[in-house]
Amino acid sequence: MNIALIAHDDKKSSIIGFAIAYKHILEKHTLYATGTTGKLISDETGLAIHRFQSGPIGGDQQIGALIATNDMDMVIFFRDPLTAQPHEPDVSALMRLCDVFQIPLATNLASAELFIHGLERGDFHWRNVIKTKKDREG
Ligand SMILES: O=C(CO)COP(=O)(O)O
Repeated sequence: MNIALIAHDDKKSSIIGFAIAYKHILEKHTLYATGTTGKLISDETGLAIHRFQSGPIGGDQQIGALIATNDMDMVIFFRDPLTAQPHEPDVSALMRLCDVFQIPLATNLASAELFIHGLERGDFHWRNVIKTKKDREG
């Protein structure tokens, strides 16, 4: 599965803790992240992560582009609901695309915990079915 990890600044320590706790699950998947989140997680965990630009300069949009081609299977985005973001339109666009393409989106630790356990259990296998169908139909 292709999984995007993103966190606003106030949530970075939280996503690092999440990645440390679930490294044994995350390492079985292909990980993507916005620039700073990806650097911090890979520094702390050693996980291999494809890093895009930092969020405020286009990283959210780069991840959105993968969602738009149905190539992203899950987005874990620890948002900071209490701080205004200069790139709020990009954040909204990313979440909107998740809804357009039915991509599982967890926006906080509590839902991310459910996602990661579901991932381990195989609850997201339907994504492989959809992608296989897309590959067949071109
Ligand atoms: O701003 C972000 C998401 O909107 C996250 O970007 P960074 O991971 O580069 O801090």
